[in-house]
Amino acid sequence: LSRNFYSKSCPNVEKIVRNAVQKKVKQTFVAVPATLRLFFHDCFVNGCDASVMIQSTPNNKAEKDHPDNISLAGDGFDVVIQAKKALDANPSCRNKVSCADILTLATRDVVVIAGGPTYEVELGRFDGLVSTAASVQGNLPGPSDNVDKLNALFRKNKLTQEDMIALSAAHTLGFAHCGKIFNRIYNFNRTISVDPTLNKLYAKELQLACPKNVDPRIALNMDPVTPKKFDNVYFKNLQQGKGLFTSDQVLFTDGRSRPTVNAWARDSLAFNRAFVTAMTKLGRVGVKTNLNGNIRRDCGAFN
Ligand code: HEM
Ligand SMILES: [Ca+2]
Ligand SMILES: [Ca+2]
Repeated sequence: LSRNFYSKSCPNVEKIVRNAVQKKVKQTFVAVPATLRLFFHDCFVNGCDASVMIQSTPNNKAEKDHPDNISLAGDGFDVVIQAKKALDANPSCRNKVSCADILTLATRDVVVIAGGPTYEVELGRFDGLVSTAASVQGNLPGPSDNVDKLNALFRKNKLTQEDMIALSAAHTLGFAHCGKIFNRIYNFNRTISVDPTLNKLYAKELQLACPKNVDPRIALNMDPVTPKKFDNVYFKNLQQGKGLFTSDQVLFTDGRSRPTVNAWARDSLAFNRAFVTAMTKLGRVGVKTNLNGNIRRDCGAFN
């Protein structure tokens, strides 16, 4: 990977992608969290190779149709499709930039649009040649995971506990569905109904927003305070028992990760630095070359 991978073939790649991303976000802010999550789900399954973008065919059930990916919002995919379209309109860039790199650039751009830190993006990923729903199983974290489980999954991708905590702060933006938290607010275990690590008032608000028989597809802000701003309020929320998922709240409950949560709740610059480091490392996971990848003409289908 290098920062100037396309300096000869498509020197304006960064500007073209950024313009397309800005245009899409103006139409719908949902594109911001959707793109960020799409990048994570891509990198953790078969590396950052746009395997998550492949559409299923009659012969192949692709990654995006695994249950863990079903809730990926369409606007994230559309960000990449629109940026690719803009690149293809430029004769020198046409079919030169990988979908994996477009997604990586677009992710940086949406973080910046939401008020997060900017950073240089390494480029030169090739697009993967395989995408199966089966390969998703067990590779993405679940909302009920504890710190041991989260650390194990991130370690598999050469990411540290600090990286895991910094990346979890992506939940400073975006939505989740009521179905994902019913257990925390109604049937925590045999003897108590509400997760005791949940802030009492926040638990009440969640019960109001997600009544028992509500459609599990109803959406909630993951950061109840600044849902549209990329900031360290995520960590301040955890200190107050306002982490939406168990996997968020355990970062404060568990003594191994709590010092980091407290440090980043206090110091947003330190958090921003850690986030940039972690995103850069995430972008290096399982990168393909011209030997095991190619440049897709259509991000949703193999050439
Ligand atoms: C640490 C373990 C993680 C777990 C257990 C987890 C789980 C989830 C779940 C269950 C949702 C809600 C899905 C829904 O109900 O529709 C969600 C949303 C989201 N996740 Fe994560 N996630 C994790 C880490 C990450 C990371 C590392 C990133 C990105 C760097 C990320 C970015 C997002 C974003 C932005 C959303 C909101 C999506 C939207 O509004 O469309 N998550 N996550
Ligand atoms: Ca992938
Ligand atoms: Ca926020």
